[in-house]
Amino acid sequence: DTGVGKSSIVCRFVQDHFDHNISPTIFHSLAPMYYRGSAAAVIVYDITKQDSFHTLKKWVKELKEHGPERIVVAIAGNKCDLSDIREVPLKDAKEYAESIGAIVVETSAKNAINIEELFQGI
Ligand SMILES: Nc1nc2c(ncn2[C@@H]2O[C@H](COP(=O)(O)OP(=O)(O)OP(=O)(O)O)[C@@H](O)[C@H]2O)c(=O)[nH]1
Repeated sequence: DTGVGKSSIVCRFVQDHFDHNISPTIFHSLAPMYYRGSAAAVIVYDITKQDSFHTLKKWVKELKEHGPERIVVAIAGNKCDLSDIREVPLKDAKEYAESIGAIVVETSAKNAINIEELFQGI
């Protein structure tokens, strides 16, 4: 979903840096260009937004239908530094991930939590 922290996770992983005012990326229509031929996909939701977890499930469906066969899927529940305003229980994410054979981890691009583990997991 928009604003869940995709760019921030990449920025944290590649540059070990966090930007509070990062600009939005226009993305959905270009997604097939990125996942075609990919060995792995990281799908990100925001643990403080139930809607973003719902959107994540749509992305998984799209990947299963149109993505490469046997693509490795990793689910990142980002913004875990905001767990006091959490809307998505980790248990829900774990159950869903298990049902689709995906890796799941809660991350914080802001506080550099589990970013390394996310990519190592893949
Ligand atoms: N508290 C907190 N804020 C975060 C975290 N990651 C990203 N943000 C903030 O969330 C907002 C959106 O981050 P982006 O990295 O642009 O999210 P995106 O998913 O790439 O967004 P789009 O490009 O719009 O799809 C920014 O204000 C970030 O600073 C995090 O781990 N914790």
